[in-house]
Amino acid sequence: MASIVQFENVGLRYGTGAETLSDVSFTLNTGSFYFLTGPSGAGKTSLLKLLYLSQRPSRGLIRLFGEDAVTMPRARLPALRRRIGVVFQDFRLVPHLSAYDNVALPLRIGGYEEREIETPVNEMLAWVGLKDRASARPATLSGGEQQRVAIARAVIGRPEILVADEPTGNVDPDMAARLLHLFDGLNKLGTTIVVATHDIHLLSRIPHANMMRIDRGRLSDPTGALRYPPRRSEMGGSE
Ligand SMILES: Nc1ncnc2c1ncn2[C@@H]1O[C@H](COP(=O)(O)OP(=O)(O)OP(=O)(O)O)[C@@H](O)[C@H]1O
Repeated sequence: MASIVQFENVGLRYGTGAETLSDVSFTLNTGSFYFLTGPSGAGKTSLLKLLYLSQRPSRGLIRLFGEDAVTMPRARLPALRRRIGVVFQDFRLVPHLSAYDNVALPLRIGGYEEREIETPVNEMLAWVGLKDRASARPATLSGGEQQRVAIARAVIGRPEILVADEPTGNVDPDMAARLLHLFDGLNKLGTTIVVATHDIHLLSRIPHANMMRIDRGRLSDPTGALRYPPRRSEMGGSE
């Protein structure tokens, strides 16, 4: 199976303190589903930030879509970022836009015509249970409703990679199951999914998911699924 993301001996240090991430090495296979777990403060969000290119590592190699994301000129980063859907832990909805317009944003940026946008946006809002809240601004939505808008916005453009940071932290168990089902559907269409979560109940809902666990900035690899470098058989050769 081809790899879509490779980290090799990645370290991240904020300022002059100790490293927040150390010697992080893993490979994500195209089209696979990954859960990232670990205690609060372990470095999950930091690792995801490196993955969606909002943070550069202090050391190590990161390859994304086959390209070296560390030495790449900054001007190239936005094009790469557009291939990644992100559900931020703090949602980051555009405050002056309605739920509908927040969800439509990636399609508008992608150059789609309004007539091509309306049906998928309405369908996506209905899927996350917000059909009746399409015209509401984020400030008038509950935390769980904002989270669902953020998820709809992240998945609407069918990104190649979906990165979600605690995407079910503000919703009830039924909605969490529904949202995970949405991620699973997207995964079946080929999107590589990475979900950071504290919620161990989510893990059993995607039996084919790979587990990544991070503790005090170091990745442990309980399943052996994240070897770096990948086996030759995973790169199309034989062992
Ligand atoms: N911008 C920053 N500047 C300095 N330190 C930071 C910054 N962002 C995160 N940290 C520190 O890095 C460590 C890891 O934080 P991170 O948010 O990645 O953990 P996490 O596993 O996502 O935690 P949680 O589950 O609570 O969201 C923490 O000690 C945090 O204080």
